[in-house]
Amino acid sequence: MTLLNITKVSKAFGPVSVLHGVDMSVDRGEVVGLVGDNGAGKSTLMKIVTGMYTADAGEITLDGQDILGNTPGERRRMGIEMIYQDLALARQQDVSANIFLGREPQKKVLGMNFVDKATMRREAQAMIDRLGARLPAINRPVGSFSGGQQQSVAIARALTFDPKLVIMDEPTAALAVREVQGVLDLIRQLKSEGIGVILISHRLNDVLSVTDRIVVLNHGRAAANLTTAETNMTEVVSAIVGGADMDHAAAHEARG
Ligand SMILES: Nc1ncnc2c1ncn2[C@@H]1O[C@H](COP(=O)(O)OP(=O)(O)OP(=O)(O)O)[C@@H](O)[C@H]1O
Repeated sequence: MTLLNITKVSKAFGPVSVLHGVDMSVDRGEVVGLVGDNGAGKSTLMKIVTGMYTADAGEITLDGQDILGNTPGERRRMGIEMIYQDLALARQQDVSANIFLGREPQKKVLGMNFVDKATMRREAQAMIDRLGARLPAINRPVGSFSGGQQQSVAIARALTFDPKLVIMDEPTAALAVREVQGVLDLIRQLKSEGIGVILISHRLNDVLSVTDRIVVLNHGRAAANLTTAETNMTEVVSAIVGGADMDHAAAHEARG
């Protein structure tokens, strides 16, 4: 069942046209890779989905409902979560503080409101367990965690908003090799819960291993929409570079 449907979305920044009538869809429980060269328009398209940017033309629906008139806050409440590459974590704070940042559960003691730390810790732990994420300690500052562990905290935080769609921007780019599999497993966990995932990534091996489908943007156009089980690295790379420049393709393959 279609969760997100993007139809003919266009966007220009002043005289610079960045997206030209892009179509893309995501089903419930589907992981879709969004790939393309630097400047192809991936982030811009996703920022239009979250409401950070306004589309010049086109339509976007979530569960069949038009969302282009909704604010970023409303879209978040409707179930769209984006995890940015910088993760936006408070490095000095522990796991539960990060998971509940800005919306800490309260309790009343002698008529006064206090942050309910016990509830925060319990619910944070439950979210980590639900994901199957491995963290050294829930009460340590997340700045002391590895990149993969920090990514787990950001995903756990997104889950507490009960998302229908999670958009992840380069979640594995900064990770040590042995940590990448852990993050890909978290993506599989989101999928198994019926959550739709859009994975923006330059790491094509990761994209090929975890997605169901791959949408390739090339100079602001959806150049390919590939079923992952039926494609391969060469086909994806050739769609990214437009099928012509195979030296460029080889360089990509080496990076992937
Ligand atoms: N706020 C903005 N104002 C003007 N131009 C912008 C703005 N945001 C993006 N662009 C331009 O739009 C084009 C697409 O950028 P975008 O960041 O969407 O590409 P991308 O595919 O996400 O690239 P990358 O892989 O490098 O992150 C680029 O030419 C970029 O310079």
